Amino acid sequence: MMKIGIVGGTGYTGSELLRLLVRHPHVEVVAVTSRSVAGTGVADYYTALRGEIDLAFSTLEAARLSDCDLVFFATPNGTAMNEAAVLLEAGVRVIDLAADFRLKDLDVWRHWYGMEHAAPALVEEAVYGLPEVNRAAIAGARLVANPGCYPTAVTLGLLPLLEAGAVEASQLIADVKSGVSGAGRKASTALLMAECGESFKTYSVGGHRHQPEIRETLQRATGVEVGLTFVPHLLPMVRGIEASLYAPLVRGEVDVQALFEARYRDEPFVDVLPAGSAVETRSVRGTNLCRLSVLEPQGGGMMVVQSVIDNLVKGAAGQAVQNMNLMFGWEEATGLALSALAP
Ligand SMILES: NC(=O)C1=CN([C@@H]2O[C@H](COP(=O)(O)OP(=O)(O)OC[C@H]3O[C@@H](n4cnc5c(N)ncnc54)[C@H](OP(=O)(O)O)[C@@H]3O)[C@@H](O)[C@H]2O)C=CC1
Ligand SMILES: CC(=O)N[C@@H](CCC(=O)OP(=O)(O)O)C(=O)O
Repeated sequence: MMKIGIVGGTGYTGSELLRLLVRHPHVEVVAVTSRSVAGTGVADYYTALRGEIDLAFSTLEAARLSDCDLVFFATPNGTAMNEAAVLLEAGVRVIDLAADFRLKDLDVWRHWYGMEHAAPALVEEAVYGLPEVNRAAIAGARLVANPGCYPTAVTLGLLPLLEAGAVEASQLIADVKSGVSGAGRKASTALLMAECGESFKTYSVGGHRHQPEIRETLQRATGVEVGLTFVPHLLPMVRGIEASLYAPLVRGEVDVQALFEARYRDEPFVDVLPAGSAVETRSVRGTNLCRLSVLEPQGGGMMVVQSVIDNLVKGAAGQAVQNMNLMFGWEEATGLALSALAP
């Protein structure tokens, strides 16, 4: 059994990692950190895990992370960049669920994250953990930058169109909506039930840090310069992302449905729905799937694709486990055969 550590086990993505890893056949979780509840039993804190794990939260300082084979960071941006080098030197592989190693352009990173990067050399080494784009590189990586939730949904929805040169890459639009768990578990007035429980709003209208992440990923994957308008919204639900993606068609005769089916035929976690189907977040809730629906152009020359994921699974912890499976050479779907949660 490989020994696994989780830094940030009390957050939403950390708890989702625990849900997946306690049933994974090839790993044992040996360390889970928390600053706020160190000393508390993990299964006392999460009663859903009673009988599944016999371990207490420890502080980062007390956790013996160097004894692990792999450590997940499910922590705020700017945390893993201070810890990764020591772990890598000790032979421990690292997957960061935050954004510390996602952007190769450090000036862009500094602008969006508002801090100096503590480990620029590791940014160069890190592999962006989107298996549908970087599978071979992930398999050989010591350090994986797990993608953001919106970037996963948007990139998978736009990639086949750009790879085929079927759309005008400079005029892409991503109209994206997320459940509130996307904002993490920390207390925030804007996320109170009374503030957002019966309302629907846009946010980060001046710009969102996932826009440059998506642009960089699409450009690196296709070699095409991308222009993207990205508008996020907060939905009054807990889990799930729906992305409605718009792109002007440059070649009218292209069979976009066939393009998507061919691109994702061998992908275990991308499901292209039959032509004309509508997607809904409920169909992927609790699963590691991205479901895509290609909508017919309605005469305006605009291609519309819909993409849904569970932000905590394919958008975070599930994708991180998928990456871990690739890094250790295990079957990619190990521990991820999850049914959608009941409504
Ligand atoms: N929520 C989502 O849908 C997604 C989140 N992400 C990213 O994943 C990361 C985790 O997100 P999420 O789980 O939602 O966040 P949460 O706010 O829910 O949890 C953060 C966790 O980190 C711990 N923590 C906070 N500050 C520090 C610190 N300085 N050092 C060590 N541990 C710390 C907290 O525990 P304690 O205070 O007890 O130490 C807690 O366990 C973030 O970077 C987020 O942007 C990525 C994709 C999707
Ligand atoms: C609803 C909501 O607030 N969602 C978060 C996205 C979470 C995420 O994936 O952010 P990272 O890039 O930091 O990992 C947001 O828009 O900030």
